[in-house]
Amino acid sequence: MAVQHFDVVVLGTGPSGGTVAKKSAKAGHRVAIVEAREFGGTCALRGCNPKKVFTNAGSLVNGVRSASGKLIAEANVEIDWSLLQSFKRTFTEPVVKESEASFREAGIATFHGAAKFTGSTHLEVGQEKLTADRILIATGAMPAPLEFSGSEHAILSDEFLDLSELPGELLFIGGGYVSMEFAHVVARTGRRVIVVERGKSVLSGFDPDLVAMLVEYSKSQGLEFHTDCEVNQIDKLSDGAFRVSLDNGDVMDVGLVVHGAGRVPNISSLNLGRADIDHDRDGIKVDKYMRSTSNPNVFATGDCAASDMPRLTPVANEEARIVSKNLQSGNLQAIPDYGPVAKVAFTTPSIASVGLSEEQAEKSSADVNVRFDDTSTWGSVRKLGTMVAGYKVIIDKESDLIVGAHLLGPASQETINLFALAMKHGLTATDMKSTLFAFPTFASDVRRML
Ligand SMILES: Cc1cc2nc3c(=O)[nH]c(=O)nc-3n(C[C@H](O)[C@H](O)[C@H](O)COP(=O)(O)OP(=O)(O)OC[C@H]3O[C@@H](n4cnc5c(N)ncnc54)[C@H](O)[C@@H]3O)c2cc1C
Ligand SMILES: NC(=O)c1ccc[n+]([C@@H]2O[C@H](COP(=O)([O-])OP(=O)(O)OC[C@H]3O[C@@H](n4cnc5c(N)ncnc54)[C@H](O)[C@@H]3O)[C@@H](O)[C@H]2O)c1
Repeated sequence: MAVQHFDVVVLGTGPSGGTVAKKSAKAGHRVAIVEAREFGGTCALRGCNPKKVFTNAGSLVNGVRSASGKLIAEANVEIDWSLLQSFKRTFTEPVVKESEASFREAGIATFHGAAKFTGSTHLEVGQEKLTADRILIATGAMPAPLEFSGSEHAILSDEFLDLSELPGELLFIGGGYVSMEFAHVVARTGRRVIVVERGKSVLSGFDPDLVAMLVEYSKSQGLEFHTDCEVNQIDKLSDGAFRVSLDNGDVMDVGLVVHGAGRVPNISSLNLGRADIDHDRDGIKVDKYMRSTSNPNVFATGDCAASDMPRLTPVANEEARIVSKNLQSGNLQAIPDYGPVAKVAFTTPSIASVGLSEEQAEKSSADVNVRFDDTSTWGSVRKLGTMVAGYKVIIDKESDLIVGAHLLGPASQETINLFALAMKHGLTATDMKSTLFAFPTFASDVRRML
């Protein structure tokens, strides 16, 4: 088959690959995009968006239960899992149908299959052979391989999001974002939910004091935690259930085991050695322009790039914006302007964070003021019924700048963005405190936190 040449070939149709392909085509480049699975990427099809439909259901049910007998008459609401699945598909199915068509309409050639390098600017996709002046690797991340016996019995987050029904007991391996978000929804269906985390606590990227409050609340909602231990074996039983053995000797029989033990860059099958592309376990090594440190014709963005940033959609978007600029201008000028990246785990309620942790702030030379409180008795929270809530804000005493903000509770997934805005643009704590936020809102609570 003849070799097809392009100005730019993009591997992966997630938030970063899709953006670069479309911006490059708009700039007049001859572009191809390759996708190993359905067109659309992780965030839209198997991540953020479908996940949020599920966590919204958990949050709604929890809201009604918390308000029952206070704001509304005693109410009995429940999650209908198959209804939820159907509703979720109204978000994912149009993406599968429309994504490839939108690339073609933009004049982009589309290829199906897992791309592999055969030379520094040469690729193979099945039987097709492609070459390009520039190649963007935007192949995302995949669940980290699990090394213990029977690990193949654990389902992945993709499969969890497609389950048509739930068994009576579920065990999640790992206590990070994936497990905690899913576990919180499942707990609101009344199932037994077990989280096994090898670290001292779950959600290690968030403030430990707020995590401790969330864990206590989670227990009251039916979650069971086993920390400081790992799963070391899964056996399938004759009745279809799974026997899970932990390294501390505990054994549990459950209907389903879910892998939430981390994700790694999805680069192992790209044949990177053939193209002299340096990489390690953190991903493809890139310089500040998001270009490979060893192959000047190759760029990488998003979850597969070793940019030392959290693997989140806004980060992938920012890196795509930069690579698009660098490809269009023909010389390398643009570098990412990440600013403080806000992170949210969509548990119920959510927990959020931006900037330095208390530990990082204390290790830095700055003299800081740490303000921490339980806000479950504040009017905004109490007006919802009952809910766990709290905050920790870290302020540099000399400059009055906010260097870290950590929130737990209703609307924390929204309120954290006010802190991200203030921190990125150098607003001081006094600036924020003097802003007349509408009342009564969760944003107006920020003034009391400072
Ligand atoms: C369950 C879950 C929930 C998440 N929730 C959130 C959230 O709430 N907020 C948030 O910010 N982030 C969230 N994330 C993370 C977010 O989805 C990623 O950070 C984001 O999708 C990364 O974008 P990307 O462009 O780097 O890659 P991806 O979106 O992963 O896209 C990469 C694409 O490349 C394709 N591909 C892989 N190998 C090849 C190959 N060899 N050839 C061709 N194509 C290939 C893949 O099939 C995939 O479609 C979540 C992730 C998961 C798994
Ligand atoms: N709301 C969001 O923004 C969101 C949601 C889901 C996923 N994500 C992205 O996807 C990535 C992957 O999510 P994740 O939850 O799989 O990973 P994670 O890195 O957030 O958490 C994995 C957890 O599993 C634990 N672990 C690892 N191996 C273990 C083992 N063998 N036994 C017990 N515990 C083990 C780790 O200590 C860690 O706490 C996230 O880091 C994030 O980038 C983001």
